[in-house]
Amino acid sequence: MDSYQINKIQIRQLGPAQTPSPLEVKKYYFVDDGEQVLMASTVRELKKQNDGGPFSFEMAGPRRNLYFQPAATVCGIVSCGGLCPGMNDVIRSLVMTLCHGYGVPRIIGFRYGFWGLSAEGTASSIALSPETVKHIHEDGGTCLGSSRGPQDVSEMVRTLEKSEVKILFVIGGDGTMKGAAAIKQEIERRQLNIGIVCIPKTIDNDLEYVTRSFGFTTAVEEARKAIAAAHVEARGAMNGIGLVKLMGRHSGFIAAHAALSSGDVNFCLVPEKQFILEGEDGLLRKLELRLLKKHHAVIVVAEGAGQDLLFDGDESDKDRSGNVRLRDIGSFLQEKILSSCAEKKLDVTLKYIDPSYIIRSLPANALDSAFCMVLGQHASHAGMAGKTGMMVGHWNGHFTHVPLEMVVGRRRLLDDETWQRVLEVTG
Ligand SMILES: Nc1ncnc2c1ncn2[C@@H]1O[C@H](COP(=O)(O)OP(=O)(O)O)[C@@H](O)[C@H]1O
Ligand SMILES: O=P(O)(O)OC[C@H]1O[C@](O)(COP(=O)(O)O)[C@@H](O)[C@@H]1O
Ligand SMILES: [Mg+2]
Repeated sequence: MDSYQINKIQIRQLGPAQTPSPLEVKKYYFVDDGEQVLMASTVRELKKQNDGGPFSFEMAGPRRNLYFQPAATVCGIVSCGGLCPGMNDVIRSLVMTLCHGYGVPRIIGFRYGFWGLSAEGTASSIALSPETVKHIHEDGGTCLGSSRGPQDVSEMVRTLEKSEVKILFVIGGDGTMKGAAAIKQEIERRQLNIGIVCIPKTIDNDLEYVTRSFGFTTAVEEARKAIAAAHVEARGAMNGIGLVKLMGRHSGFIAAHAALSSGDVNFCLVPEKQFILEGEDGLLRKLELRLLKKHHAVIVVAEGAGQDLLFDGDESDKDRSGNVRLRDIGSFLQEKILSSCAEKKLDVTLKYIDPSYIIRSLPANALDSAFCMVLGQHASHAGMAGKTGMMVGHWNGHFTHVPLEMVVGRRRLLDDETWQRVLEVTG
């Protein structure tokens, strides 16, 4: 393979891995650091990587030799940001793999996101064991709790040091990855031997190098139910309109995939694709034409869509993590549609459904649960091997190790191919 000059994306290692893994060889297949997963999956992508490429990721999996001695390793787990189906599955998988597989004696669960690592929050941390986590995957959310908002990075590292944590597993989205990268930098600055291993959590599916993030299929499944309800309501009235708002701050994956899986959506609005309201090509006119022809319509809107129509340029309204608070596109559309139809003397019935938090707080479905289980296993293997400053990714059908630098500050957006399919299915 080396003759093809594959550029391996390097993952940082705390030190040489010299402790033989206690995992049973019969049960596990071991993966060498040299095993690589290609970044490109098509010839077109391969060609795009011409300058210096092709690139490849380190493949995830149990290593024959470990950096940490399991019996002397304390691990920590923290979950941050918005909730997502499957967080408990990931926590459970980490605990089961670390305890049963490696024999790690102590796992600390830090409560309510990065706050749990602050001087104030650390007192509330809990001990995690197979016994305490065995049923958590039956519930939505995270048994550790989560939070938004900044914490002092050096204080968080001091907590890790004081609690003798050797590997911190961080479950979170784009904001969390920035936080984890900052913690890793501080660890390096202080020349400590603490590993930081992240597991990507995002209901929006907007993290790079994760084909499909956990909880996403659960969210789409539930979103489809909301769309089905909107469709029934729309068909149940003359000129009925079903309007469904779904999560998706910057990326419209949930809206697009829910529309694709439903087949009943006539208008799908996502943050990546600008749309206009007024004029012959505007949404209002297109909706009117649809109602005149079919007498019902279903609209799905991602929360981040059409912000340019609402936004007054004031970016000061932010949540505690610094994410700009979006304006409510659902209510805005409802109002605009009703007033435009009234003006045109078109008698309509509009039902607005916003299932956002219902979708996010569910337990994971079977597919997501299984996915979470593997993410937790691979994160445990990477951590014990001494990998740090990385996230477990999923790319080209394989689980991978991705350096945090490749994820931080980037965002995965809806691809043209998916969008094309949405246009086809919505007509
Ligand atoms: N540059 C950063 N340095 C330190 N912490 C950060 C940074 N960016 C985000 N965080 C923290 O990461 C946590 C999660 O971020 P947030 O944006 O709320 O959720 P998500 O990880 O789901 O995107 C928050 O506590 C936030 O303050
Ligand atoms: O109301 P909250 O909890 O702040 O979260 C709302 C946001 O959280 C999300 O569900 C997920 O965002 P994060 O990945 O940043 O946690 C977004 O879709 C939504 O905009
Ligand atoms: Mg985020």
